[in-house]
Amino acid sequence: MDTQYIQTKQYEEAARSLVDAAAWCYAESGCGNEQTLRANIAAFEHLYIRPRMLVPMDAPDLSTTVLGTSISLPVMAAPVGFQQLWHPEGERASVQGTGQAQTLYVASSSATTSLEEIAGRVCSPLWFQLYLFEPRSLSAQLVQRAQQAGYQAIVVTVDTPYYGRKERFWRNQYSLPEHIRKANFSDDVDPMVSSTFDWGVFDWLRTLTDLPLIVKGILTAEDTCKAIEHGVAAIVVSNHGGRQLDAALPSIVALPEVVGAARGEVEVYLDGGIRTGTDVFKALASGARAVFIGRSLLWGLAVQGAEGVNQIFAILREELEYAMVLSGCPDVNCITSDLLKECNW
Ligand SMILES: Cc1cc2nc3c(=O)[nH]c(=O)nc-3n(C[C@H](O)[C@H](O)[C@H](O)COP(=O)(O)O)c2cc1C
Ligand SMILES: CCCCC(=O)C(=O)O
Repeated sequence: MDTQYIQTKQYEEAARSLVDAAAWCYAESGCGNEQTLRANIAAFEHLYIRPRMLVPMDAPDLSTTVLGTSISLPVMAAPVGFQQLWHPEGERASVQGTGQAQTLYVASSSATTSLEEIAGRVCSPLWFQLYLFEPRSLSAQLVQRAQQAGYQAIVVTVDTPYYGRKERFWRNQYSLPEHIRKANFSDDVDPMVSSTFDWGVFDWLRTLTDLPLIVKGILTAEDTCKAIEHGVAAIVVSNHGGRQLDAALPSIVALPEVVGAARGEVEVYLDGGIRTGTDVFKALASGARAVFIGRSLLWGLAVQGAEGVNQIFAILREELEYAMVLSGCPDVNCITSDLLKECNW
């Protein structure tokens, strides 16, 4: 398809008609009554930009670094499982499109392509997302394989002691097709997430790898302090796209508290509800160093494979560039909290 869309939501509309109903419902669903799913997006609507005029610049500089790695814009690919549901090329296409956009890809533990194959395709920096499985040896093996394959950090998802109740998906009595399988595991292994871990898991992981450990799924100042005590390199403020605890805080609402508690000691990123370049702007103004996209990446993948993923990043890049020029920000470091105002109406 050569159609070029100019907003991510146009990709959403196009993807809806292309993707199998079960896969669509699985991706779009939140958990429970989907309060958090809706609020992740709605909360951005309460934030407005206080733009500054007559700040001279050429084209603004959108590039930044995450843990020292350069990315061409402050938007990265979130870990998303089962990507062959949206495109036959699955993760192979999404990592390629992310590389074309010159940004970073996080490979999911639950990918339909093995972590080694993803790494073999890569033209972008790569992090590996780890679920905390029982038996622990399953997680340990993944960490060692990821290090061996050249991944640059481990993103530990801590908001999933159980998989969330995706009730919309369940109510529709959908199930995922048989051929969709977790390629990091052999067919006779069905890895289960575990609710028995405590913060000591980071000390254990540290004995397995020298790679930076990033914690994904933090929403409070208290857990920010715990994470820093246990030596994490960075924090992802996330409620898993509204798919774990329903009624959990919207990510953009939780972000300032985490940034405050982190006191500049570790980098803080955000995911959840990013659909436009102004959403990225608002997250950066609230203290995030960069953001991740989950569902919007899948829409690009479903519509145009690797090129669609590249296009999603291109749309966000252009929208962010406009927001920066129109608010007087020559580079991403200029996007500060004084440029934001909350209006609760
Ligand atoms: C279909 C789907 C699968 C996901 N799989 C994973 C996963 O394997 N590991 C993980 O840590 N997060 C997973 N997530 C959560 C994303 O990493 C991210 O937190 C979320 O999608 C961000 O919200 P957004 O979709 O509004 O951008 C998944 C999300 C979706 C929609
Ligand atoms: C069993 C894989 C779970 C993927 C996931 O994290 C999600 O669906 O939100």
